[in-house]
Amino acid sequence: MVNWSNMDTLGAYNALTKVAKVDLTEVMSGENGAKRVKEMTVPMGAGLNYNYASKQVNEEVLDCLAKLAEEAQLVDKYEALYNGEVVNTGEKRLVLHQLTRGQLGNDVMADGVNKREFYANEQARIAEFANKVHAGEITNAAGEKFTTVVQIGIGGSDLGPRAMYLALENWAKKNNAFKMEAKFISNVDPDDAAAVLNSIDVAHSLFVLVSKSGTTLETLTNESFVKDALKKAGLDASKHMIAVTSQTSPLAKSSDYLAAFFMDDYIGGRFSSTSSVGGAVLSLAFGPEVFADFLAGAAEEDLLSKNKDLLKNPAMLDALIGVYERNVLGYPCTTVLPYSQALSRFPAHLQQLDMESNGKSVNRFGEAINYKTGPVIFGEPGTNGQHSFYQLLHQGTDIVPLQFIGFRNNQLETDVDIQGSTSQQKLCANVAAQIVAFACGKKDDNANKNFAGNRPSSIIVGDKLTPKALGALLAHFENKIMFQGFVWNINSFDQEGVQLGKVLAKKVLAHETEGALKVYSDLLNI
Ligand SMILES: O=P(O)(O)OC[C@H]1O[C@H](O)[C@H](O)[C@@H](O)[C@@H]1O
Repeated sequence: MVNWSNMDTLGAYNALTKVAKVDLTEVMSGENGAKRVKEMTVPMGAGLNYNYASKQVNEEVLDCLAKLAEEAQLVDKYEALYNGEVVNTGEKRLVLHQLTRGQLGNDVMADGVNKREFYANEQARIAEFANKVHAGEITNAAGEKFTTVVQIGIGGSDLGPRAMYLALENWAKKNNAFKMEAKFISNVDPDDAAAVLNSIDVAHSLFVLVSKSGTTLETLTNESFVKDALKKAGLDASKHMIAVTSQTSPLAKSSDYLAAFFMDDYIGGRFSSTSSVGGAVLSLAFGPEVFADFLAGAAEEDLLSKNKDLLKNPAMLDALIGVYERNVLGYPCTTVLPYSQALSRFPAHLQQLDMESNGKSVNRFGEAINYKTGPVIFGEPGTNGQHSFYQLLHQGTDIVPLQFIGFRNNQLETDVDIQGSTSQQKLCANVAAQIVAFACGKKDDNANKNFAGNRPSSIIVGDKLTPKALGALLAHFENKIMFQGFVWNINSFDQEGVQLGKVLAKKVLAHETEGALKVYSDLLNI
């Protein structure tokens, strides 16, 4: 049995608050700095590495973090989770997203079925469907092949799958795995759906309606928007649409769809990229084999997360360093900086994954807690971000820990040598330069040009962004966020904080408003 206690009751946490702080300007300079970069690295799944040399940690800090991992029973809690304990206490649900990509522990039986088999079976059904679409066995009414897939969904039913699609689009084109172009409609802003519809050939488009609950206002509105467009084009909407939903949702039994694929309430929206939610669009776009590789990468990372040795468990190490930065060093944010254009929407996905999971003020039993929880997460690909918000990161009054991601090779393998270096080398040179600039700073007599340094970062490095590497990268962050939730003793798997705004929006649309809400409604001409 695991023991769920608040972080501030743990002896190891209190010891951590007393350890002398590490000054990166000292430890990262000279030979010592070189030694740290060589040694402070942990293998992740799919050939990636997590390098934490430029974090404000030393043996003493790491020793305290290892004790904290043990006292907070982080790996035991992970085990309880994948073996089917009701870890989502708020909604009284199991948390099974890791089962969508492997078997980590015991068989989990719920709703009368073996859950691992249920997810695998849905994946197999999707693979069969995608193969038939690609082979021209499932076509439009005129017997012509579908060329485009359009996902309609929002939040977890959009951000992860969209970020993953963009991450692999160029890789697939280079590796003969590009089957269909994918587009995404999420916002209830009518210009979103209209712009996507204007950019495609609807007669050859297959729409994937994704909503776990089947009740999300934006998604159902956009479904109607698309159906209207199909009707206007003289097409039968039910021959152009599939659904991905839970078996208990209102969409599940509808005959409005060519096919329906399922996940369930044990897969949180933001953790659903490896379920049917990501599976349908990614299998249609790149083929089921590519999606299977992506799952294999995630499964490798999930296995590493079982390791009780902190220095062999990259997600747990990353999580605990993050807790140290948030609660002991007092840093309010974390920025994610992929030096890879393919990961342009990855920070947006992590915003939901992290902030919707760990933006909580009560513990898993609903009691107020006295310490900070999830940081604000934001990010942009490098080097673009360097020309945007890095000024504040280098010289602003807040210290923002940085999560770099970099690859030695680009996906398309097209490059050009200009003034003695390729574009890829220039990209990578900038990551290396930024890490050292942030850590070591630079003294200058002109205060305006002085860089204080001591700004922590870590880097995840890989050879190339492949489907497997992407799966490992995604699972790393999912597991990091899970471990942080365990340390903070919060429920990372519900999201009650998004409800109030939805309720008030309904009142506005029903014209049941008063006070400030009424005046704002008038201001916006509703
Ligand atoms: O998949 P759906 O049920 O349509 O939910 C879509 C999204 O909406 C909700 O408001 C939640 O904040 C998200 O966690 C969820 O992913």
